[in-house]
Amino acid sequence: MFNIMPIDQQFSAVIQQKIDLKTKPLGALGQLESCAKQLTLIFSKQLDSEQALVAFKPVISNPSLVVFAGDHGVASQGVSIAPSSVTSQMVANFAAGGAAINVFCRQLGWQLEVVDAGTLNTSHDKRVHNQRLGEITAPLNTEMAMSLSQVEKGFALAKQRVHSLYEQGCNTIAFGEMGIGNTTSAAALMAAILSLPASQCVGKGTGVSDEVIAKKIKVVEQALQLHQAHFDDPLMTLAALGGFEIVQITGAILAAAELGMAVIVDGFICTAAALVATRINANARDYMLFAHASDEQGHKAMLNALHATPLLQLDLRLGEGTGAALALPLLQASLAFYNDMASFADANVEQVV
Ligand SMILES: Cc1cc2ncn([C@H]3O[C@H](COP(=O)(O)O)[C@@H](O)[C@H]3O)c2cc1C
Ligand SMILES: O=C(O)c1cccnc1
Repeated sequence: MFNIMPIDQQFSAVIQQKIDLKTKPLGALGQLESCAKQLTLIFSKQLDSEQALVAFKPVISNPSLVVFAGDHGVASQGVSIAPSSVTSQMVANFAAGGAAINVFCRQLGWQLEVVDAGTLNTSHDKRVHNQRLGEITAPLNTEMAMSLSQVEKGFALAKQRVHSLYEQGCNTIAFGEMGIGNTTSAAALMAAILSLPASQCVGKGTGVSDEVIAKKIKVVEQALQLHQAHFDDPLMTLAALGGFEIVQITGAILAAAELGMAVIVDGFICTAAALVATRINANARDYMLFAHASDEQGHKAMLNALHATPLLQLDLRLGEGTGAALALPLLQASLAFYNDMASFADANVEQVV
């Protein structure tokens, strides 16, 4: 379904040498070094000689962040601090430019798009892309959240969105989400895919009480019991436990990886989508950079399962793509040092490697 090339590691040693010859102790730029290396490998895929690579100056162009919104039937089980109506209200807030993600995107230079992936109130705002798969998913603890054909339709729509940004010159893409109840859906996906107990995957989401956490765990346990026959098939797992926005983020990650874009992964919910994406096509992992460690219980275990070291630890637990947005200056700094920092030879500094 997705033709994703693994990143060609043939130039990895050349890139590492260029980093190691910069005027600094070996490895002293820490995670910025691995970040520069991964971005350079992603962006140099058309180059076919070592000389071309040495001269190559990778840059992030037209960074774009797409927020997908979807409503979750499981919210009716009382697993969030907010009612489902807040999802559509936040879509209007995104369109009007007033949410946290709008502020960070404006400040940091991301182009922001808003997608209604399926919410209770259809947005008629021209600034919102209509990619609706329905009004709300079915409660995942009693039914399949959606059908397989809704998952497939979501993938197709997400792919179109990513292709349109790619055609505008975007090489770096991030995703955000809005959907009351979606930490329950993401926790269920995590538990199903990593074969972990619900209690290790469920967290406080919007900030629910300990009683509500206990209820969330029960709901996820019911869902795992009900749908377990599907868990060897990632698409069916998405249909059983996902949300309209999570499905489209999964499809968008795969489409972006297929195009060779860098994919910046946000917090708990987006990482659950990234985890599903790797189960559909393992090569997608090569294109992912992980922005931050969320405060949501369970995020660390998911990051570990993906062998991911996040760039930031800010105790964020908002979603919307906020953590991904905040990582952009670090990604840009990593390429700035890679492209512009003097080597020992350039600066006549005694080599200390
Ligand atoms: C006003 C408001 C704005 C938000 N922006 C993101 N979320 C975040 O909270 C939700 C997930 O948490 P839970 O599973 O506990 O419902 C998602 O919508 C997520 O994006 C918000 C939540 C609220 C209430
Ligand atoms: O980490 C996240 O993405 C997150 C955590 C809590 C609530 N919403 C999103």
